[in-house]
Amino acid sequence: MSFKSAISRLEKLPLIQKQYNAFTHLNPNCKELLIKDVSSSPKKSLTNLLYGIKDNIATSDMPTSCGSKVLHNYQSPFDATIVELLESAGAISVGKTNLDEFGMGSGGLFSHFGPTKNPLFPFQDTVVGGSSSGSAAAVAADAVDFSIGTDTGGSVRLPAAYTSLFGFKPSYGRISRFGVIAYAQSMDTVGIFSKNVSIIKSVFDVLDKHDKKDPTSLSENLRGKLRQLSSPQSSYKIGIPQELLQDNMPLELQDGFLLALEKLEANGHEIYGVSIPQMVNSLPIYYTLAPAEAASNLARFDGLRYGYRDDVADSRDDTLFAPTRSAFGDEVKSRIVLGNYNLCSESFNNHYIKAQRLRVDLINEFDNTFTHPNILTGFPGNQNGVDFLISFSSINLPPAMSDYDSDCTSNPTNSYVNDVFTTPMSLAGLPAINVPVMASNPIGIQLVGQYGDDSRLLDLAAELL
Ligand SMILES: NC(=O)C[C@H](N)C(=O)O
Repeated sequence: MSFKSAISRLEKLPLIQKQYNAFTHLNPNCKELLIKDVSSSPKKSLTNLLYGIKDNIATSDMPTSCGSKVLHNYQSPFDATIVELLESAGAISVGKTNLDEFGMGSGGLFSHFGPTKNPLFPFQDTVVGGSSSGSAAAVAADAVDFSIGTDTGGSVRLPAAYTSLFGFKPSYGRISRFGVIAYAQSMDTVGIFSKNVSIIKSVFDVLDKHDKKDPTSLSENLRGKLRQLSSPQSSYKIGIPQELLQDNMPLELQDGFLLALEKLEANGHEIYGVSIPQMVNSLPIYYTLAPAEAASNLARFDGLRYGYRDDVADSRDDTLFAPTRSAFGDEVKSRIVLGNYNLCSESFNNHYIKAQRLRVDLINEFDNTFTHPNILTGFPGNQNGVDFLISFSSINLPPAMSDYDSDCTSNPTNSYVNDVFTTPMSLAGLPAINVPVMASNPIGIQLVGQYGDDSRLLDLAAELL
């Protein structure tokens, strides 16, 4: 990307914002920053690259709202570690990207700043996918070269599938989350969107660092062990989990899946059927654990230290939420109620503990499916296993906003079903990427790597272009 085209893109930003509502805040200083950066020497690895960053990541130069009325004017006093890393590599942030409130949603419709629209369908109001809705839209509309999102249960991969982008969720622990506002921190992962997988690789190179400010960041020692495991090969064994093969998939998605398999075989890889039985329970496990973690995390937005403060006397009749907390949107409120229910003593064993046990079973089954040892669980690896997995990324093509809206209003859990292909990898902390297999058509295929095998996963994804 040249300096000149970066400048001309900046000029188009207000129009793009008006069309798609991809941003919650635009950076008023990005032109000056670009000029300053281009004149600095030596050139840095991300010089001239423009990016957007999801508005649940702390920035000291712009507000951090989490797409919520509760934090709509919150100004962080510090930058997230990843913001510092991107800045020191020369990338220029054009703004904070829109999202489903606190990352809760799959459509990009649940934001205090209004819904984000899908740039692939400029003349119809079409769902862009969530929760990193604005991050996907900003790249799809060519406003930026890459964007940063977060993926807890599919929030990078699903919007990437709906907008025909690469959307990469690295292994849990590789990218620092210091300054990322927690939703469900046993799964929250920073992810990267781009049209170009080599840009994702360069950005990942910059962000893939140990951070002593994040207790879940992988140590240098473990990173070293991972490097030893991941030597590139010309031929891989790739498994199709039978539990993720669904009947009645749209024909376009079936065609895309077959095309991906053909390309992989033509490149010398071998395709196998595999079985990971606990995958069928991933959605209920995820939607038991994620709300429970969210209910604890969101307790801090009490209007005292953080959060919206309603100084008007309590005139509302809201028996579940105090005035300050009634500013949360409906989806967030329902997850807080659900999460607290799962954590209360009467249901703790039946729900929360049971889901944790099933999660361990799922991780063990993944371990047993893969060839590599898992440095986190200590599993030695299975010689007869596979190196990667492949599945669909989404159950459908991006729906019209009106259909999605009425579907979710009639039954809010309908939107949860959209995460059926993405939550298993989130529960196991595995690296996964949406690959757009048909240029400019929203047909996405998910490739999944073994724990820590991020670099080889990105190389394999590049083969599917
Ligand atoms: N945050 C995510 O990864 C999205 C997921 N649909 C959720 O609402 O939890």
